[in-house]
This record gives sequence, structure tokens and C-alpha cells, in this order.
Amino acid sequence: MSRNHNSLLSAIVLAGGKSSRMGKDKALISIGGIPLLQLVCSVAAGCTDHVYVVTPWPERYQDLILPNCQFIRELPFSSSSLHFSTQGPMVGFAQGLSQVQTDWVLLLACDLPRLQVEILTAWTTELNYVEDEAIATLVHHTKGWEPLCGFYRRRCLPQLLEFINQGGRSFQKWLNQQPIHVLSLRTPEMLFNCNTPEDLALVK
Ligand SMILES: Nc1nc2c(ncn2[C@@H]2O[C@H](COP(=O)(O)OP(=O)(O)OP(=O)(O)O)[C@@H](O)[C@H]2O)c(=O)[nH]1
Ligand SMILES: [Mg+2]
Repeated sequence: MSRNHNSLLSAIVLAGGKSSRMGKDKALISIGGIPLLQLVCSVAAGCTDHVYVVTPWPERYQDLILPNCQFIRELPFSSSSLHFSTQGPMVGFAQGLSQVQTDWVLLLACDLPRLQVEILTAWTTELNYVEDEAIATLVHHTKGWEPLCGFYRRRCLPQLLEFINQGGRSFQKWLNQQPIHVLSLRTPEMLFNCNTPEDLALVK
């Protein structure tokens, strides 16, 4: 089992949310002098050479230092959503997933300031042992699955698109219909999600 994880794994970082609770684009907020999106992308780049940032507005991030990261410009999903509004993380993920070439994808939100690359890379070494039927390997907590810091098999794309085409936008609802491998996490603070100015004050 000495498969090279780089050929097995890509990463998708989502940076297309409205940041309405924060009041300004979370991806560009600096923590310790480093914009959040840059921080998350550097963690992703520690796990794989193939990092994609899915966003409707790549030009907004062109001055960030994102070595080896490629932008995927998110497009309106259907004629009914042609007005300029974001479509939610699930649609962004589906568009990113349709571009990747590897069996597994690490999906990350851009608002996770406490990610630990050591934990993510340890998880990547477990991917070879995940049961075939599982479409994802994720942490489970009291509120349900943690969809935006975990691994998905590329082959889940058809099921994901079917769910979206039927109007589904909830990761929890989709994941509850699927076989998922549970990841254990001894340091749940790694998943701290920075959504509001109050959250930000806790990290700074
Ligand atoms: N590409 C893409 N990413 C999205 C979209 N909506 C949310 N995200 C990302 O998904 C992650 C989680 O987003 P949330 O924190 O739930 O929401 P948000 O829209 O950014 O912020 P709120 O408006 O405060 O809910 C973040 O990395 C967002 O940038 C979208 O439509 N497209
Ligand atoms: Mg969030």
C-alpha cells in the first residue's frame, strides 16, 4: 500500500460565500497577517500538489500568494440562477469536483483558521483503507456531519448532481442518504468556523 497520495488526492477550497454574517469577505480577512484563503490554501497544499479554489470571483484573490493553486471560476448552475448570486457550497463543490482527476478530494471551507496540516495529512494516509462503498470520510459531531473539512470520492459526482438537480442544497440531507466513513478527531477545535466578527475576535 505505498500509493503516492499526491496522485490519489486533490483539494478543493470553497471561496464563494456571501460572508453576510461577517459583513465582509471572510477569504480576505487577515489572521496573523495572512489572509484566510491563503492560510487554508497553504494547508491544502501541504496535503496535495493539486489545489483548486472554486469561486465566482477569482480576480478578487489574484494578489494573494497561492502557489500551485488553480482557480475554478464558478458559473451560474442553471438558467433559473442566472442572476448574480451565490449558489451555496454544494453547487460550488460539484463544479470543482467535475474538474478533478484524482480518486479522492479534500474539501475545505475558506473560513477554517485553525486547520492542522498534521491531522489532515494523517487522515490522507487512511484513505487507502476506507471501505469501497463509502463515498466520503468525514467527522461526525453533535450537529451532524462536518461536510467542509473532509474527503470525498470523485465518483460521488453523479449522485451529487442528481441531488442538486432535484433542488437539494443541504449537505446534511445528502450525506444522510450515503454510506460515509467516520473520521475521528481528538482536537475538535481544529474545525473552528470563523463566521462572525465575534468568532474573529476569538482567533485574533
Ligand atoms: N464556491 C462557493 N463557495 C461557497 C458558496 N457559498 C458558500 N461557500 C463557501 O462555503 C464555505 C462555508 O460558507 P458559510 O460559512 O456557510 O457561508 P458564507 O456564505 O460564506 O457566509 P454567510 O453569508 O455568513 O452564511 C465558505 O468557504 C464559503 O466561501 C458558493 O456559492 N460558492
Ligand atoms: Mg462558515
